[in-house]
Amino acid sequence: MGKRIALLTSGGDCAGLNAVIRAVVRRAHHAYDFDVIGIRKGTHGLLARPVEIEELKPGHDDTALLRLGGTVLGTTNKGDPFAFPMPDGTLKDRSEEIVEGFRALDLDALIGVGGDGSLKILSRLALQGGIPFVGIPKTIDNDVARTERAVGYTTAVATATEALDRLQPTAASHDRLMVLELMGRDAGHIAIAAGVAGGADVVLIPEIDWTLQIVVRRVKDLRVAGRNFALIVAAEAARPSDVDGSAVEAAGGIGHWLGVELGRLTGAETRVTVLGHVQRGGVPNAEDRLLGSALGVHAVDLVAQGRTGRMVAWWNRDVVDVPLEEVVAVPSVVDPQGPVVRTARGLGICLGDTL
Ligand SMILES: Nc1ncnc2c1ncn2[C@@H]1O[C@H](COP(=O)(O)OP(=O)(O)OP(=O)(O)O)[C@@H](O)[C@H]1O
Ligand SMILES: O=P(O)(O)OC[C@H]1O[C@](O)(CO)[C@@H](O)[C@@H]1O
Ligand SMILES: [Mg+2]
Repeated sequence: MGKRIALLTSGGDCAGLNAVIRAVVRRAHHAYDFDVIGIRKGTHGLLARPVEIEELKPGHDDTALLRLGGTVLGTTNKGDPFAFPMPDGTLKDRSEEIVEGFRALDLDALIGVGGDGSLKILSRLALQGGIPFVGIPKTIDNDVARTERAVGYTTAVATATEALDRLQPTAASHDRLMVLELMGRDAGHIAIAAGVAGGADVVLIPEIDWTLQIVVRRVKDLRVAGRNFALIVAAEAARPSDVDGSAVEAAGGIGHWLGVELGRLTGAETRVTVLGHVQRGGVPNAEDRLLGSALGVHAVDLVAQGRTGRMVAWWNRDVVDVPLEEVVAVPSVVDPQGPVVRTARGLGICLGDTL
C-alpha cells in the first residue's frame, strides 16, 4: 500500500517553493503512488483545530507552479512552537500539540521545506514526536549548512543585481552616491554576490569587520580618481566596528544610517534604497526551478527508501543528502577567505576593512 506523506513550507517565502511542491507531488504520485497532504502555513497548520490541510494531486496544468512565486501552501516565520507567544504575553511550549496534530492525520512521513531556523524547529519536533522527517533547504539568505545552495537564493541575487543595474545609470546621471541595503538576517551571501555581479564599489557584510572611516576614504578616493558616482551595497546585518551599533538601529537600519553618514562625511548627494521583500517575491529563475525540482524529487525518494532524518542538498554539481543534525549545528555564513570574497578583493571592491 502507498504511503501518505505530509508536505509543509516554513520560514520566509522565496522564489522556487512552488517548484518544490510540484516536484514532491509529481514524484510521490508517479513513482510511488503516495498520497501527499499539504499542511497550510507551516507548523501553524498542525496547531490549528481542525488541522489546516489539503490533499495535493498532480494536475496536467501544474507547470504553472514552476513560474509562480511565493508558496501555495502559505508559510510562517512567527510562532516558534517551543516558545509560542500567547495573547497574555507569555511564551508556551506548544510542540506536543503539533505532534498530536501530525499523528491524528495517520501519516507516514513529513517533508519540510525551510531555512536554518525552520529546519532546526522541524528536526526538533520530528525527534520529539518520532516523526520520519526529510528537510529541503530554501532561503534567500543561503545560510543553511551542508548545501552549496538553498532554493530562492539565486533569484534573490539576480533581483539584487538588477537593482544595481538600475541604480548605476541614475547615480551617474546625477553625480550621486547610491546606498543599496540587501537582505540576509545574519549572513551577507546576497550582498557579496550581487555586489560583485552588479559592479558595486563597496560591499559591507557582517562576516567582515569594517569601519565607516575606510568607506568614507574609498568614496573620496573614487572622486579624486574622476568618478562622479559610487555604488555602496550593505547587507542588512552589517554593522560598523568604529561606531556604536545603536546609532544604526536608531536610524532605521544600516542603509539609512550609511546614507546620512556618507552624505555628511563625503559631501556627496546620497540616496538610499532598501530592497527588502522584493528579493523574496517574483518569478523564480531557471536555476531555482531546477534546484527546487531536483531537491523535491530526491526528498520523496528518501522517504520511499525509509532514509529519514536527512536533508537533501546540492553539493559538487550533484544532489546528495546529509544528516539533519549536521545541518542545524551551525549556519553557513560567507567565508572571508572564500572564492566570492577573493573575487571581490581581486576586482578592487572595498569591503570596508582595507582600502
Ligand atoms: N513556526 C515557526 N516556523 C519556523 N520558524 C519560526 C517559527 N516561529 C518562529 N520562527 C523563527 O523564525 C525564524 C525563521 O525565520 P527565518 O526567516 O530564518 O526562516 P527560515 O525558516 O530560516 O527561512 P528563511 O531564512 O528563508 O526565512 C527563525 O529564527 C525561527 O526560530
Ligand atoms: O518577512 P520578515 O518577517 O520581515 O523577515 C525578513 C527576514 O527574512 C528573510 O527575508 C529570510 O530569512 C531575511 O533576509 C530577512 O531578515
Ligand atoms: Mg533563516
